[in-house]
Amino acid sequence: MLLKMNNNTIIIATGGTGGHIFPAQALSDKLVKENFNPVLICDNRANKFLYGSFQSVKKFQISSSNLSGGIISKLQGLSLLLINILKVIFIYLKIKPGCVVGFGGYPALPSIVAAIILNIPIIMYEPNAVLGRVNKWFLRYAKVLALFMPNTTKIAEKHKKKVEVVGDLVRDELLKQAEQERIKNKKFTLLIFGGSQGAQVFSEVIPEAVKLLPPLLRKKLLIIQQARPNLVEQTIEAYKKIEVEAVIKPFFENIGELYLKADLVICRSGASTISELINFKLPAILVPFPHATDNHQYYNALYLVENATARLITQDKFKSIVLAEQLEELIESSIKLKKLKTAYDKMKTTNGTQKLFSIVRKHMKK
Ligand SMILES: CC(=O)N[C@H]1[C@@H](OP(=O)(O)OP(=O)(O)OC[C@H]2O[C@@H](n3ccc(=O)[nH]c3=O)[C@H](O)[C@@H]2O)O[C@H](CO)[C@@H](O)[C@@H]1O
Repeated sequence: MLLKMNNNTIIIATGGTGGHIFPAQALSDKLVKENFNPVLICDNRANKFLYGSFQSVKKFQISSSNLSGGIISKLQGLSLLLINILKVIFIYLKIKPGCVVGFGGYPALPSIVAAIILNIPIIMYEPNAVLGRVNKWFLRYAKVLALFMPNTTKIAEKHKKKVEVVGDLVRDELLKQAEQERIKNKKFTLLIFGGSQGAQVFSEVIPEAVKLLPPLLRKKLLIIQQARPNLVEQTIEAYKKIEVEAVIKPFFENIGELYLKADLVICRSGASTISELINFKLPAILVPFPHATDNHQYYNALYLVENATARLITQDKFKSIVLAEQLEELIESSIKLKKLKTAYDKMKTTNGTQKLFSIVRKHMKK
């Protein structure tokens, strides 16, 4: 079917975690600056992560359909998917977008299928080191597959000509903060977070590891830690008991400022986290989320580990005694810490947002 397009309107279709929303926001902010009209299609989990232009652009929220589980749940997922595709077709017929940019995740699926049906150009962005399922299934219909990491796997040979490595998509406000002077602190600042959703294992293991450090070292520490909402009180108590200064919250809205304060980060290895560590040149201990699809967080982590800017502890080995050893070594040896930091100098940061914007402009329906 051929629609007369409104070439200023660009659909941004994405999943609902911070890791999906934040790179999409980077593109949306750029589109607004360039007088384009981004329209967001996501699910309602995204509400917690809507900043910058996403607070004001037009949004359509669809309930996420999951095709996993038993036969009944698959059938329910499939009917919801069909309803969502029809909803999105209706939206496209109304607003006539010039292009659809998919950032992966199941909530992006109806937007991609509707674009195929209405013959609207599709651009895909893949932030992870392993191509995500939705991007993989529909890659044949995309004009371009834009990548963060150059060695992303699971891309079929026949589609490799569609690949353009654009690099990381980091929100503008964070990029500006990354240029600023570090915020000096007398204490060694350990920033801990587990992606946009938090990580239970961090509340279980890290206070125990800090307890194993020599008392003099513990006194030198300031911990800034994200904890799952149900674990905030317990985590505060755990640090109180060992008299370590700690700030614990379920989510930090000022992550850029915290990056400027941090000497060392302990975190998961979601794609946005990786891209931000590169821009802030922050030494890190990475603990990949072991249940991420195709273990992509492990491969994301390797991107830094192979560049010697971070250390990796897989979750099965993430025990207090192992972590305590690593912490003691990195806190006491400023040389080892500095080595991790300076290794970032070899890693190029790219203006991925500008590059993706140029791709969108080139391929949208005129
Ligand atoms: C569990 C899971 O499957 N997570 C996936 C999810 O990302 P998920 O949202 O878990 O993780 P990411 O690391 O990509 O993004 C986290 C974002 O949240 C921000 N932040 C975090 C904590 C906080 O207190 N404040 C704050 O602002 C970080 O700065 C970062 O921008 O999508 C990513 C992109 O496809 C994937 O790489 C991840 O594997």
